[in-house]
This record gives sequence, structure tokens and C-alpha cells, in this order.
Amino acid sequence: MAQMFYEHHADLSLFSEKTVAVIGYGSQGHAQAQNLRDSGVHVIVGLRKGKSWEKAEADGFQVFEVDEAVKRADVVQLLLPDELQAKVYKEQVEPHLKPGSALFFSHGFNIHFGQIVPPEDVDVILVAPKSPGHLVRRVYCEGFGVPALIAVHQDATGNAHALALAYCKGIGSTKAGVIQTTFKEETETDLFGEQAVLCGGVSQLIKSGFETLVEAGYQPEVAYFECLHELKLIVDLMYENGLSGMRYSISDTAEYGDYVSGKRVVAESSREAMKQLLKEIQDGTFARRWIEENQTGRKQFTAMREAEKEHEIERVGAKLREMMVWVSQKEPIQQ
Ligand SMILES: NC(=O)C1=CN([C@@H]2O[C@H](COP(=O)(O)OP(=O)(O)OC[C@H]3O[C@@H](n4cnc5c(N)ncnc54)[C@H](OP(=O)(O)O)[C@@H]3O)[C@@H](O)[C@H]2O)C=CC1
Ligand SMILES: CC[C@](O)(C(C)=O)C(=O)O
Ligand SMILES: [Mg+2]
Ligand SMILES: [Mg+2]
Repeated sequence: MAQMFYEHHADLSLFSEKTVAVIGYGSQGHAQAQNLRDSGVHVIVGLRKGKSWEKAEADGFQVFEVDEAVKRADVVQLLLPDELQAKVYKEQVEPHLKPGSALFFSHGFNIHFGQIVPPEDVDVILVAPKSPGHLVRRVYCEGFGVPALIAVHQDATGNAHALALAYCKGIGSTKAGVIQTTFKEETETDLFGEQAVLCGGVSQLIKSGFETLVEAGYQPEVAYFECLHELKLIVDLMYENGLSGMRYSISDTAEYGDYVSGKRVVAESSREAMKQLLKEIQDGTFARRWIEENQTGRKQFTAMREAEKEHEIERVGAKLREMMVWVSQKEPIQQ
């Protein structure tokens, strides 16, 4: 059984005399900085001049260049893109880290794959929300929190575990549940989950379903509602009551089709592919490929990103969502 932590396990007063520098103000950065501040923590933001800088200032934060923010902080949360963290850390973070301070991450990639090696006199802590950053903020504003994983890579002060829990309380995660893990487990499961299920697997499933219907002559709008829009409603039922709860709400016809056809689509070959992905994550092959892709100008990544934006499902969906004001008028997630 996983070791779980909730509100009563965490003491937010550990942060009462501390300044937290959130480095980066993107998806996770803006959410964690604002949640912590709303929980009473003193937060500053570290950035380079640009779009995020303006946004953080507009949100009322004191913003500094990264090195200056680190100098002023007792706790540094590194929320830059994984692929940029090692360089920025080496040049602007490490030289200014105070002995006895704490270095936080929200994903274990750079520590686990040896891209960042912090000095021995700082705590090295993982607080990994199991949620996209924008939902970390939205759910907190609704009075709740998203689950998170915590791990301690280095406990220089003897206080690292308590600090991790306090930080979780500050961003709202102890309301949902916090699980003790390791940097290795978080890194490998997070990469696997996003590739095989949450992002890669689901996007591919949606597109394959949409394309199959459209190629067979059905209206793209019908295919969009069937394969993308309704997915959220079905997942909401799973989120609230598990797979059985979802099956309670759907028709028996759908439930029978679920049992007999689901495994024909996500078949043994998909499980074999999942095992292969996991192996490549565990042995570092994926990390090496991603690091190399970034070192060589992200050509493949950029080309795939542009091609995906042009998919018919994106055009059809944008038009249909315009009419759903409760969707299109939600606070925009684009930054
Ligand atoms: N996205 C998510 O929901 C999740 C992310 N994580 C982890 O959180 C971390 C942050 O990811 P994410 O929030 O997606 O990152 P984003 O890409 O959304 O944001 C990155 C931020 O870093 C800033 N930045 C980029 N380069 C520099 C630089 N050289 N100097 C200073 N600031 C810079 C950007 O500012 P600018 O506007 O100037 O480019 C931006 O504010 C990663 O470790 C990721 O794995 C973990 C769980 C979920
Ligand atoms: C699922 C993608 C994620 O791991 C996340 C939102 O948790 C990420 O890296 O963005
Ligand atoms: Mg994740
Ligand atoms: Mg991830």
C-alpha cells in the first residue's frame, strides 16, 4: 500500500520565514506560484525578460532574473522546461544556491538522468503534481487540490520530507492526497503515462477513431462529438466513480461493446508496444533521444507539432467549440 499524506500531516508554518523562488512562470510555474501565495507563502518569480515576465508582473509578483531570484530565496522550485533546466541550472542557479536551502523539482527527469547534480549541502526535493498546471490552479481556486507525488533525493537539513509536505499543502495537494515515491519511480511512470496513455495513447486513439469514421463517409462534426468531445464526459464518470461507475451510466449495449471490442482495438500488440516504451524509458534511450533532439534544433519536434495542428479534427473542433460558450469562454489556457 502506498504511503499517503493528507492535510493533517503537513505543517505550512515551515514556510513562514522563507522566501520561495519559483523559476519559470509557465503551466506549472504560474499555478504553483499563485497557489502558494494564496496559501500565505512569500513567493518571488525568476525569469528571463519576455512574455512570462510580463504575465507574472501583471499577476502581482516581484520578478527577477533567475540568478537574482535564487540569491533571494531559501527555497527554489525549478519550473523551466525539462530540456532547458540543466543549462540554466549550471549557469544561473547553482552558483547562488545557499547552503541549507532547498531545490525543488516537479519532475525527476534531470536528477534521475544525471543532467543536474546539486551540491551536497542543499535539500533536493520532488513535488510532482499529477495534473496539468492550469488545472493545478483551477482546482485550487475551486477550493480543492490535485494529487501529487513527493520524493527526497538529498536530505541535507534533515527536514526535506517535512518541507515537501508543507509545499504540497501550499499548492493544495494534501487535500487530494500525496504519495511518497522516489525520483526514479516518478520519472519513469510519468514518462510512461504521458506517452502510452494520457497524451500519446489517447490522442492516437481519438485521431484513429475520427479518421476511421470520416474515411467511411460520416460527417466530421459527428465524428468529433463521438470521438473527442464525449470522451471528457465519459472520463468524468471514470474520474468520479471508476470504470464501473462509468459502466453504470452507459447503456448495456455500450457496456457489451466495451467488453468485446475494446480489447480488439487495444490488443496484445499494444501491450507489447507499451512494454517496449517502458524499457526505453528505463534504460535511458528516450531521455537520450529527447536531449539530442533539443541539441540539434528540435527539427523533428517542430515539424510534428505543426503537422498535428493542421489535422482536420482541430479545425472541426475549433468551430464546434465556438458555439459552446461554457467551453469557449472558459479562462483561456493559452499563455
Ligand atoms: N506542464 C505540466 O502540467 C507539468 C509539468 N511538469 C514539470 O514542470 C516543469 C515545468 O514545465 P512546464 O510548466 O510545462 O513549463 P512551461 O514550458 O509551461 O514553462 C516554462 C517557463 O520557463 C520560462 N523559461 C524558459 N526558458 C527560460 C530561461 N532560459 N530562463 C528563464 N525562464 C525561462 C518560460 O518563460 P518564457 O515565456 O520567457 O519562455 C516559462 O515561463 C517541468 O519539469 C515539467 O516536466 C510536471 C507536471 C505537469
Ligand atoms: C501528462 C503530461 C504531464 O506529465 C502532466 C501534465 O502531468 C506533463 O509532463 O505535462
Ligand atoms: Mg505528469
Ligand atoms: Mg510529464
